[in-house]
Amino acid sequence: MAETIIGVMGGSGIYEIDGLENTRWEKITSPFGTVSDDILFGELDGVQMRFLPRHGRGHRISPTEVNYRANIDAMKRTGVTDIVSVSACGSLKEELPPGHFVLADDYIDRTFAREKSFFTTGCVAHVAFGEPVSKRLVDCLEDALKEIGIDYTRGGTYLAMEGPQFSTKAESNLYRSWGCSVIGMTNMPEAKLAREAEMGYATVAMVTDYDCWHEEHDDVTVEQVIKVLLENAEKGRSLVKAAVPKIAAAPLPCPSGCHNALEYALITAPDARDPEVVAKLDAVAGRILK
Ligand SMILES: CSC[C@H]1O[C@H](OP(=O)(O)O)[C@H](O)[C@@H]1O
Ligand SMILES: Nc1ncnc2[nH]cnc12
Repeated sequence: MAETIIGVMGGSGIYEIDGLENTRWEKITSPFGTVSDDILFGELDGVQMRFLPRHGRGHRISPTEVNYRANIDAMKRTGVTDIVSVSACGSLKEELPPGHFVLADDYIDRTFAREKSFFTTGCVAHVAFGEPVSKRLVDCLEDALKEIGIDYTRGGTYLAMEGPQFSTKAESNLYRSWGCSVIGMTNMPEAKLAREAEMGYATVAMVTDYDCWHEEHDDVTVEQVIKVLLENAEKGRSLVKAAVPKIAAAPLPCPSGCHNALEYALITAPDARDPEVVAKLDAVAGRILK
């Protein structure tokens, strides 16, 4: 496998990464449409890094309108092998207070207005997704969290909702009854698309609020999310800095099957494939479509 290149997908309140060296913002074009922003190239302790603010700098793009396919395809085109998503989330459990970090290990996808696959009619594939988060990335992120002393929980389900409105109380309580830990609007279909593109993916959920279910806390507002995020910005930055050398040194391939997800996934017979659909997959599936 090629060298590890780490992509950070920055969520709400995270529109750049500091400490990167040899930086440049570069426009990447994707056959899947408009990428949220230019991608920041750089190095951290000699490790190649890429950074993409998923809502664009200035938070221009709503979670429903982010072009997740273009973003993941663009990251792949820049050589990214593994993506760390740093996201603001609501808490669905008493024991996960604002300021706490959660390393999610599963997702429930309740989004419904987004393109969710690179593989469409003309080139169909079904990747395995029973272990949706990269264990290799989470091991490194957990080591880094311990090293720098951030309160965190390993494991928990991230409920992805469509938004952009926050949940109703009935929805919030429904997701709690399903045992979900955190709620956000973006990590699906991002995680699905990263798996299709054979990249590792992990979610660092930074808890910013108790959504709207908690009787002793006010319902979530953007003001509250941003206030907690600003208070946590330093923690997020330290985490990335501490995790990067660990990820670069971690053995490959990822045991969760991220880096060879397409090996047995393509089902469309070679002579039934649509050349136009296949052409767009040059980055995502170039390894197996060569
Ligand atoms: C600003 S509150 C709602 C917004 O925040 C989260 O964004 P991200 O996942 O990109 O950090 C949430 O998913 C919503 O998009
Ligand atoms: N309560 C919440 N619901 C959905 N997305 C969020 N992002 C931050 N807090 C959130």
